[in-house]
Amino acid sequence: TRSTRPQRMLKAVQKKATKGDPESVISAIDYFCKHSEWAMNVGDEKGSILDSVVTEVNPSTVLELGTYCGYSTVRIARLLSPGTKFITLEFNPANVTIARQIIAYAGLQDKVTVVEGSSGDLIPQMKERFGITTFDFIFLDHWKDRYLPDIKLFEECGLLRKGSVLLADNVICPGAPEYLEYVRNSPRYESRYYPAHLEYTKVEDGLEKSVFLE
Ligand SMILES: Oc1cc(-c2ccc(F)cc2)cc2cccnc12
Ligand SMILES: [Mg+2]
Repeated sequence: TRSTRPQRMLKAVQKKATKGDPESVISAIDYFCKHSEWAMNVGDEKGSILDSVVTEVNPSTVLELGTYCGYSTVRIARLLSPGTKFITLEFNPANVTIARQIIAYAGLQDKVTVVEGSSGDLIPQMKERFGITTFDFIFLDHWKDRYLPDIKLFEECGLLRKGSVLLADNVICPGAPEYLEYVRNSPRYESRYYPAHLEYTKVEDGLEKSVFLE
């Protein structure tokens, strides 16, 4: 039967990238998406903004919502200090399988735990299952209708501390209007928009960075 796009992306990484070299894995995926098949990775333009925010925050605990094939997981993990606790959640088991192989190809398998399941189910389990008290940095890149319920879940579960940084992809395209309205109007967050484009296209998109103030 026909292969899937994530499977073809993994093959491209194994063919083009150097084992143990995260930069070459990132480049191989970007090349695949620009010259072979578009895929919903955060991409190089928004990825550079992600890099700069991760570097600025220098987090000790990180959560990513929406692993997909592990492109942003590799971008984040390659920048983390030793001993950082990094968890990424993915609900699609086929994506989990591909992401684990791409992360391992980059040599970053010891830096991150890929957990299969839905964010709504897993967020309340973070403390008991992974010994997390609060997250310093959260990257939201899953289904857009989950952004708002999940940020409320973070608050309810006491997973945010003063200064916790949330960075959300796709706030323009596909769009997360309710989430934007919430973080931009809530007195509990300081929000800033980073304009960019939908990965590998000229379509307008951007990232929203929100700092928890409580
Ligand atoms: O970066 C993303 C982009 C899109 C997307 C799909 C089709 C389009 F025509 C435009 C945008 C979906 C995502 C779903 C989850 C996480 N990220 C996404
Ligand atoms: Mg995205």
